[in-house]
Amino acid sequence: MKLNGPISHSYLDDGKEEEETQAKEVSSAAVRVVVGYALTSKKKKSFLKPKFIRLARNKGIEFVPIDLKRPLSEQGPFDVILHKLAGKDWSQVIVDYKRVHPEVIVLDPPDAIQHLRNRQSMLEVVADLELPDHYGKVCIPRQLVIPKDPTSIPDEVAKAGLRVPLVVKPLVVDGSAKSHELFLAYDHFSLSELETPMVLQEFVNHGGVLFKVFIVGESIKVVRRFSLPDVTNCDLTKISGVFRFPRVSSAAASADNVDLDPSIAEPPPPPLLEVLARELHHRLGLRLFNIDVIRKNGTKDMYYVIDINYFPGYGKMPEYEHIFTDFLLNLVQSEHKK
Ligand SMILES: Nc1ncnc2c1ncn2[C@@H]1O[C@H](COP(=O)(O)OP(=O)(O)OP(=O)(O)O)[C@@H](O)[C@H]1O
Ligand SMILES: O=P(O)(O)O[C@H]1[C@H](O)[C@@H](O)[C@H](OP(=O)(O)O)[C@@H](OP(=O)(O)O)[C@H]1O
Ligand SMILES: [Mg+2]
Ligand SMILES: [Mg+2]
Repeated sequence: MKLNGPISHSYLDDGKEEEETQAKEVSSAAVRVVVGYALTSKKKKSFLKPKFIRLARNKGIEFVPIDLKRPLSEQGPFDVILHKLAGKDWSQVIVDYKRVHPEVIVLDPPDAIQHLRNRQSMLEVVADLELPDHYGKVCIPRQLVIPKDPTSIPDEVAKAGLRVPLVVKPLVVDGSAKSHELFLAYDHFSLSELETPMVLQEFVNHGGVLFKVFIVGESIKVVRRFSLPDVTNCDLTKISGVFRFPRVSSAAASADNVDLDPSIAEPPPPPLLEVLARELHHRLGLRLFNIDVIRKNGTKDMYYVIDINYFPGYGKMPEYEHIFTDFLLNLVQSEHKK
């Protein structure tokens, strides 16, 4: 796996690349790859942008919506099925289709995606990795799952020795807005008001900057985003309670072109990201995901993985149009060779 260029400069479309894409357009190539997709309307809007569709068509890739009201067996044939829908029924539809059409490439297998639907199991995979530490150490924040009874939280937190502040995250990630409703807790006591099942995760100071590492098959791209600011000891003496916080790192503002302290802004070394991405790709059996990585403030090379997302917001990844279309072409070509 290879990191695709240095940290990206900006994912904000300045229109220049659009002109280039149009200038290169000669005529649509014959369709070589049919991609059937099952995506939420939000995902469709953010990912299947007109510029992307146009470039894909020029390369011989056609995107066809899957009609969820009709049997999948009556649709297609598809070379690739691209999907991000939750639910057992949908997973079964894919499994059944794959049984009849073993040649279809499913991005990605429902069983593999399942791992990322639970914030505990998603990070356990990282904790189990035994990566060489020449380029830095990769760990996960200490965390505790509260499956049901929130009244037991103060005791359990004390028993587990977790230190405040704590990030409170819903255990299950199902694509709903609710599963991204996060809180920062400055003490244990108000936690009992929150909804279970939840994960309590130690907050790691990281200078307010996060690295989003996007994986598309063999390609890796890293972007810098703003994150939550550090919490000082002084804050801890003054503040108490639980506060909901917005989706800071998925906001539109990129931290790529901003002047920041280099010890905070410097992305993790490419070899570290390459080995991390490769290992997670193998262990998870996924080709489309991203990894949220932070560097513990005050250290040179202590990295924490705090989140992994299936089929993330590629629409915000620079050059995703080219990277994704090349990925699809290579994928189908290597499948044909097999
Ligand atoms: N343990 C942690 N230490 C420090 N900051 C954290 C931690 N966990 C989460 N954060 C901050 O909260 C943000 C949201 O957390 P997380 O990425 O787990 O949520 P999410 O809802 O899954 O987000 P995404 O939109 O990336 O799927 C992170 O991007 C980061 O800014
Ligand atoms: O681009 P990052 O910062 O990784 O955040 C993504 C989330 O991780 C994904 O869960 C979102 O996709 P879904 O709304 O399909 O779950 C995804 O939504 P999008 O594809 O509509 O942008 C993003 O919000
Ligand atoms: Mg995240
Ligand atoms: Mg996430």
